[in-house]
Amino acid sequence: MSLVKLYDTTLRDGTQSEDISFLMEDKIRIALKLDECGIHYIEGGWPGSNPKDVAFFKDIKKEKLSQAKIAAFGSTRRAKITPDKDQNIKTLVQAEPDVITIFGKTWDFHVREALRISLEENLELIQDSLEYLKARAPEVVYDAEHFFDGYKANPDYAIKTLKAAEAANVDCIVLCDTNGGTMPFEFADIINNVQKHIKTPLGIHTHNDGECAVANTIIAVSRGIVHVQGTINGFGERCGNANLCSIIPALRLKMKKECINDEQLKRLRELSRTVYELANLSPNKHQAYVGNSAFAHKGGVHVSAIQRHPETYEHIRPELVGNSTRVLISDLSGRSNILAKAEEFNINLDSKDPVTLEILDNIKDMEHRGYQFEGAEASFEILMKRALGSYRKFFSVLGFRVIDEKRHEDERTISEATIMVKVGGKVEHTAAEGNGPVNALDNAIRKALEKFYPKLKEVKLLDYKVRVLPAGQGTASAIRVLIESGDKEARWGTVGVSDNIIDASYQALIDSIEYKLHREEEATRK
Ligand SMILES: CC(=O)SCCNC(=O)CCNC(=O)[C@H](O)C(C)(C)COP(=O)(O)OP(=O)(O)OC[C@H]1O[C@@H](n2cnc3c(N)ncnc32)[C@H](O)[C@@H]1OP(=O)(O)O
Ligand SMILES: CC(=O)C(=O)O
Repeated sequence: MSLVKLYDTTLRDGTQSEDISFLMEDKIRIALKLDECGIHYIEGGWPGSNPKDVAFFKDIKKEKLSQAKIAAFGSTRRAKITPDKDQNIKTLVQAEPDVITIFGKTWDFHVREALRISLEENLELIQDSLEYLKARAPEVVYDAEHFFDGYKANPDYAIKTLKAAEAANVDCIVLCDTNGGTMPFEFADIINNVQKHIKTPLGIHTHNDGECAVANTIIAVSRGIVHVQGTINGFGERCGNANLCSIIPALRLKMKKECINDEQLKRLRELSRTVYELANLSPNKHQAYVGNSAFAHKGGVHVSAIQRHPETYEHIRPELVGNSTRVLISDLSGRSNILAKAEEFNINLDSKDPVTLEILDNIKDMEHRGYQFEGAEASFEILMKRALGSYRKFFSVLGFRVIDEKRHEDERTISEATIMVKVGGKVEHTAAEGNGPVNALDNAIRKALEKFYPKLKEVKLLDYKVRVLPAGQGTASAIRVLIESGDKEARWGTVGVSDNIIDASYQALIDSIEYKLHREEEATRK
């Protein structure tokens, strides 16, 4: 197996993405996680840019990394000065990283328009900046910015810029598709031509503006590139960088390249989610390999086949990247989906049992009326238990009332709910206020039931989504409410549908409470 070195730039190019900014502490946590996962190089930032990045290079030295090298990023020197007088270059050296990476201009158009210097002067500043750094840093990487666009516009000049870097004896020359518009069919020929002129190890850095960053990186590796730059979850300037969460499994599992080991690969999903969490972003469900939906099967035909052999609809075993197979319930389900879910919920159900078809028909009918069980598996489990007669009724709601009152135009609206529940032979009548009618109802239900079932105190309402469904023929619009609840151990989703938002919310709230009580009862039985 030949080795491909992974160079992560989440902490530098990743932070050039709109909406992403990490605290210094987050940057350290991400660096440690990348190191644990076997990433060879971690580009921590641009010390010449801001004090946070200067602090990162200071603080990361206090941490014990198992194997990763820390790289600091910057640019070639400014025109008309020598490297020792260039502030950016000086801060790079002062940061004392394991590796210094600088970018320089390859595209004649950029040299003329962005730097506004002569083509010859650009070659000088590439070479003398790199020579200066090479004498002062253990390892130096050169990022040839806009290499592919530059090569297409003026191949001779583009190669001359690489030769200037090679003359400085750099450790790696990275071909960058900075504007992210190069197509996969252009990649192989360009790389083959570069290899005729350049003997220094080559790397690749691609952007995703044409949605081809991962594909282009894979092609580059197939042409012999040995250093791959990218970011976790593809974060990066504009449409992002090449996504290491897709590239790494492709290198390991499909191209049989050495990069990270099997145990580290199993932590890829965890790495992806940690980075989302610290970026304060919701994970992309549909992300290849590591997303929640990456191995989620919805169509009945698919579920039937994966139960016979997972490879029928899965391109890799999800466990290899720390993910898992999921089966979804919807109106596209067949009996196989119902049976798979029954197994997941530890419910005995036979495919020949008429109740299986009954549940399936019920689901299809309810989805037609606006229910959605994909995000409401707890409601589905309750529905299944009801159909099988294993459902225990812990309480009955004898009635409730919700009042919204505004006593004065300058005062906020007050919401109050009263509820009457019956548990065993006892009737409880309770009132509660809330931020709005649904919250008041939720508070009143729990207040009434917590006396009988103290464990309900653990339940928190985590998410509440309302969707207005289009009106049917001659009917008012229906409202679908999806609720996500959770306790210390789990999160679960429930659904309610009605033409009345309070009633739809009530159904979802009751399912959530019943689900918790069933779970607690099962836990005590074990
Ligand atoms: C392809 C990439 O992703 S490269 C990385 C891009 N990332 C960033 O820009 C984030 C960090 N950047 C910063 O904090 C700031 O831009 C700084 C500190 C680097 C520079 O700030 P300023 O000195 O105020 O310059 P400003 O950002 O307005 O313009 C960029 C300057 O860099 C120069 N420059 C751009 N590329 C290079 C290069 N390869 N070599 C030398 N100088 C360069 C530009 O000519 C311009 O200088 P000028 O205004 O003197 O002509
Ligand atoms: C160096 C870099 O980030 C780029 O060319 O996109």
